[in-house]
Amino acid sequence: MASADIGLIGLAVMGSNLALNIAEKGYTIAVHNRTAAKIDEFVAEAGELRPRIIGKADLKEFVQAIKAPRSIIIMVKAGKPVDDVIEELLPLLDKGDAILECGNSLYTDTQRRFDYLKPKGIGYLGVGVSGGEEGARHGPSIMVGGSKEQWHNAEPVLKAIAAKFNGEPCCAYLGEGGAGHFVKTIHNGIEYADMQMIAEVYGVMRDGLGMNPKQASDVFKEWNKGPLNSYLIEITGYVLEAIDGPTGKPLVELIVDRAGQKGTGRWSAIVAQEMAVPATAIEGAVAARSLSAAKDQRVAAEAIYGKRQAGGADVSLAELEKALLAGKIAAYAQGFAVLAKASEENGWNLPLGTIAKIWRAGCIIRSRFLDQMAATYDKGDNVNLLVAPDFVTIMKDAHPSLRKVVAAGALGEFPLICLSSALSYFDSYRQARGTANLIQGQRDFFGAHGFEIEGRGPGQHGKWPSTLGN
Ligand SMILES: NC(=O)C1=CN([C@@H]2O[C@H](COP(=O)(O)OP(=O)(O)OC[C@H]3O[C@@H](n4cnc5c(N)ncnc54)[C@H](OP(=O)(O)O)[C@@H]3O)[C@@H](O)[C@H]2O)C=CC1
Ligand SMILES: O=C(CO)[C@H](O)[C@H](O)COP(=O)(O)O
Repeated sequence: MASADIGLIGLAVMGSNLALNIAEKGYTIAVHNRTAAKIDEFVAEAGELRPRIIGKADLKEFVQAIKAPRSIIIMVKAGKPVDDVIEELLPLLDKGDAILECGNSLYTDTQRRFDYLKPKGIGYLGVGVSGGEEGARHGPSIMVGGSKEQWHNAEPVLKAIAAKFNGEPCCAYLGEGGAGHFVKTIHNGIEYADMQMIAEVYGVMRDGLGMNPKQASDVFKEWNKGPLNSYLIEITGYVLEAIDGPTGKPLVELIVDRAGQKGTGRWSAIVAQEMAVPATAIEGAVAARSLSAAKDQRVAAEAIYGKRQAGGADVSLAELEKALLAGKIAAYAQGFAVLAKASEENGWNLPLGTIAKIWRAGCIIRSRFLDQMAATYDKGDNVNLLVAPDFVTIMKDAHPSLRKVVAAGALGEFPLICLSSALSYFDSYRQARGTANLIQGQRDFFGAHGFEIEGRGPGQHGKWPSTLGN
């Protein structure tokens, strides 16, 4: 007898918390996991939500427990496991049922799965979920793409479990096929840039201003009351003040400086490059994580070039705050520019204002200025944020500080890969006449690629010397 409103496969961190969130909102949910022992454990620990959770170790019984047309969430490791689960489910589903794949999948995989299932009459929704464990349990940001018809079946549940901003659910249908997972990928690309810039500012505090973690924590906590107010600034304050139990030392000083990465940041940088959209802050953040992982090489190189002297950064905390604000705005501008271009190329018609709105709560990049970004796009200003009036005002005030911090980094030997690339992006973007005229001359010299001259049009060539002096 089918009694569950929805099903969920994959009871790891995200799946188990989403299942509890769904049950808490009054829906009955059937759950399944490859390793069956986890199902019993999960149901046993569900407390008062237990009556609304149906654990099924047998996949056929799991499917039969869900009311038709079925909505089944898959929350397993991204990649092949998703394809494996789809293949196992397929013979058990009926036309009109829908799979909601909620992991961090590559959007082209989502598109491929959507195209594969459509002729079989099975709906496929690629759903980006952000907010980590806490978000999944109490309200994530939910970015939906794929089969519109089946979205309407799942909409009440997804909107019920999503985070709310001023009462509005942070959940929206964004477009066909892989649109939802694409938006989640770019969300993560922005997340990488945001985190890297915060880490760079922490580096200036630690190595250039001689601040200890507690002092840095106090500054981030203070900044969280102003224009930088955001989840990432808030958690940075907590991470910096944490103390390691066994040693009594600041935990952050004991954590090895190698950052992990699971792929979404890299995918953002790759797709930006593929579409010829400059996303230097995101690219810089990915490169910084890769450099962080090359610990042995860094140790060897420091032995060759010498350790930089501590202190000596000629910047104030107020300048650091503004520099971070300017850098972040440039990074978000890049992320939204990638979304705008992808929307055009894939015919998704991505609603940028709605995307900014559903990122205002629940997700990792939630921040005060996303509300302003939402208002900008809602006005129909589909422009680069750097030229949107609200952000012009902020950038005019903040870019001199970014400049000063980047200069201090260059002179003081603090690596600011992300902040400096954000500044160069800003400077390149606002420069009416750049230097690519020389590149065009060089290209024509060695490859007869031609160049354009105002008033004479494209296809011009220079009379270059045929032999060189050396
Ligand atoms: N952790 C986070 O903060 C966030 C994660 N995500 C994404 O959500 C998804 C789930 O993440 P998370 O909860 O961390 O779990 P993991 O990515 O660690 O995946 C573990 C789950 O996948 C299942 N699984 C792995 N391989 C297979 C397979 N071949 N067939 C069936 N099931 C399989 C595991 O089953 P078993 O128990 O049998 O091993 C387990 O339920 C991922 O795509 C992740 O990138 C998204 C946002 C935030
Ligand atoms: O999607 C997420 C947050 O939004 C996940 O936490 C993801 O794992 C973050 O990426 P990475 O592990 O590469 O830092």
